[in-house]
Order: sequence, then structure tokens, then C-alpha cells
Amino acid sequence: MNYDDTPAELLAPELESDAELAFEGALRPASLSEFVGQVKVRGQLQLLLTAATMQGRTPDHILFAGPPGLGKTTLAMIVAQEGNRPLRMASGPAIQHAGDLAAVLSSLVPGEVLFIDEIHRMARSAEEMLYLAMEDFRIDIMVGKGAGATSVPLELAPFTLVGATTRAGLLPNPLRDRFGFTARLEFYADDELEQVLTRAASLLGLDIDREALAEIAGRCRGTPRIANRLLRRVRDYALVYSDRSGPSGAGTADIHSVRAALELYDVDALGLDRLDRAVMQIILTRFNGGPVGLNTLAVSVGEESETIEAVVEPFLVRIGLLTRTPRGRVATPDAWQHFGMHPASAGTLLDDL
Ligand SMILES: Nc1ncnc2c1ncn2[C@@H]1O[C@H](COP(=O)(O)OP(=O)(O)OP(=O)(O)O)[C@@H](O)[C@H]1O
Repeated sequence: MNYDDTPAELLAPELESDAELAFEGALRPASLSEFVGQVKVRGQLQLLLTAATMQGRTPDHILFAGPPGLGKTTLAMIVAQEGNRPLRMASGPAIQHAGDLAAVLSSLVPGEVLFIDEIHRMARSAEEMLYLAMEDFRIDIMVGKGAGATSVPLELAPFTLVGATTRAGLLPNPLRDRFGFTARLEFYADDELEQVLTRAASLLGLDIDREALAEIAGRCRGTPRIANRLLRRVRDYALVYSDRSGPSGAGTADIHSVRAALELYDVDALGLDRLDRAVMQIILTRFNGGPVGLNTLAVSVGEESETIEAVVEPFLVRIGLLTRTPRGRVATPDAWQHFGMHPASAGTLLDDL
């Protein structure tokens, strides 16, 4: 199997372009009741928000942790919308100095929800400023330089911080501890993805049957963002190749058109992307199924070990192709089967040396 020809962006869980941002905006659920899956988190969030409303106070600070594309930004928007609160969006990598954060914090209005995406990538100095802001709604601003510098306290409007991270482990404990509620988002089950897709198809005016939706759900790596992206390609296919007899003229899609569209884009039956396949093939061929250490693996595929650990492995483990052992990563029998290979015997390996 050749893994070099899969369009990487189609199965990448990260947001790919401004066009996709606009597309996502149109499909984003606007309330907790429209938000599919993550049942436990939804219930916990509902309780937290209702209690805050009943007591007339700002909700506790919330941290959403989990792989990209599972709905962290969507939930942050819902937190604001459900409480009828204004929302300010910021991103960790853009906060390079404490001053960047001070400018945002000092301009918040009472009750505002401040969303910081990729909060683990914020500058250290800003992180420290955030501790006090979260706890006491206050920051200390340094005025002047050198020996004459003094710190001036500044009261902030009460706000709710919603942080999102794909790497909860990288957050320092003092920051993590200041969130009143941490929600870990899980990959979605196939039936939940079908619900996401049903809703998106109806918003797109695409006439598509259950079997076809199930086929897309099975290939989108448990991730709503990818589900919507694949649906978009299926919609194009239906538009061009079907007789457009659907109610909106957007075309009709069935299992055959879904398979044809996804085959055209090299999306395999398990939704493995180029990097997944590269990782698995290296474990299978070069390391005879493992165990192989994370860093060795990362160097072999030319990728950051952070990406392998946070994005690639969770999915491969979830679909049962990989296991993590104390000695390293090991391919499962299903992995050998999926790639149509067999472990080399010890003799063959020695011959190779
Ligand atoms: N539970 C859900 N129900 C319906 N649609 C969803 C759900 N979760 C996510 N989506 C869809 O997936 C898209 C991506 O979600 P979102 O931007 O919230 O992910 P994210 O976890 O914030 O990703 P990132 O880590 O890259 O910022 C959204 O446009 C939304 O339409």
C-alpha cells in the first residue's frame, strides 16, 4: 500500500483553511441540546451553567482537553451563548508577553467569557499573570523599569476563562488547578458521528441515506471536523455525478457515491491518513511490529514526537492497530492484517542484518 498519495489535509484533524472556518461556522451547533455526543461532559456543563445562572454569578473557569476537531471551540461558544454572555476569542501562541494578556484581561466586560485556544502555548509570564486573574479577578501591572519599577494592582471584571488544549499534560499544575471544571473530550462513536452528519447534510441540503452516512462515519477517525469535511467532498460528488433529484437540487448520495467519492480522495476504510500509515508501516516493516520507542518512531517518520503522541497514537490505539507498552509501541495482529503483511521470522530478520 502506498501512503504517499493521500491528501493529508482531508483527514487532518486540524482546521485547514479560512474556507473551512466559514464552513464550520455554518455547521456549528449553537446550544448544548444541539451538541451531539460527549453526553457526560454535556450533563456536567449544563449543571455548572445552570447553577451559576441561578446564583447570578459568572460560571467557574472551564478547561476543555482533547485531540483537535472534537468540539472544544464549539463548546466554548456554547458556554457564552447559553448564559447570554459576550465571548472574546484569543489564542495561546498569540500571547507572547504578559502585556498581551493584560490588554485582553483589562478590557473584559463583566460576565464575559474569555476563550483561550491552545492555552498550553501561552508565554510563561502570561501564565503567571493568569493565576491571579483567575483566582482574584486582579492583575499586577509593572510600571517603570529597573530598580524604580513598582507593581500596580488592577481590578478586573469578573469573567469566565474557557481554556482549550490538545496537551493537558503540558499545563503547569498551578494553572490546571485553577479551573473549576476540566472536561476531557473523547473521540465520537459511529452512531454519534452519524447524528453529526445527518444534521450537517440537512443544513447542506444534501439528500443522503443512512447506509451512506454510516460509511462516512466509519472513516472519519471519530472526529466531527473530519466527518463534516468528508461530507463536503461527498456533496461535491453528488452535485456533479448524481441526477440532482434531491429536494434542494444539491444532489443525492448513496453508499455507492460515498465509496466512489472517498476512493477518489484515497480515504481508506479505517480513515487512516498518510502519517498514520507511515507510522504503522515503519513499525511493521522496519521494526517487525515493535516494540519501538516514541522518539525513534518520530525520527523515522520525520515528525515531531509531540504530534505522534498527541494526534496519531490516540487514534491508532483507539482503532486497535497499536498498543503502548512500557518497552515501546507494538503493532497488533489487526495491524498486520489491515496492511496485508506478516511478521518476519527471526531468521529472516537476521538475514537482513
Ligand atoms: N458534538 C458536535 N456536534 C456537532 N458538530 C460538532 C460537534 N463537535 C464538533 N462539531 C463540528 O466540528 C467542527 C470542529 O469543532 P471545533 O472547532 O469545536 O473543534 P476543536 O476541538 O475546537 O478543534 P481545535 O482543537 O482544532 O480548535 C465544528 O465546526 C462543528 O461543526
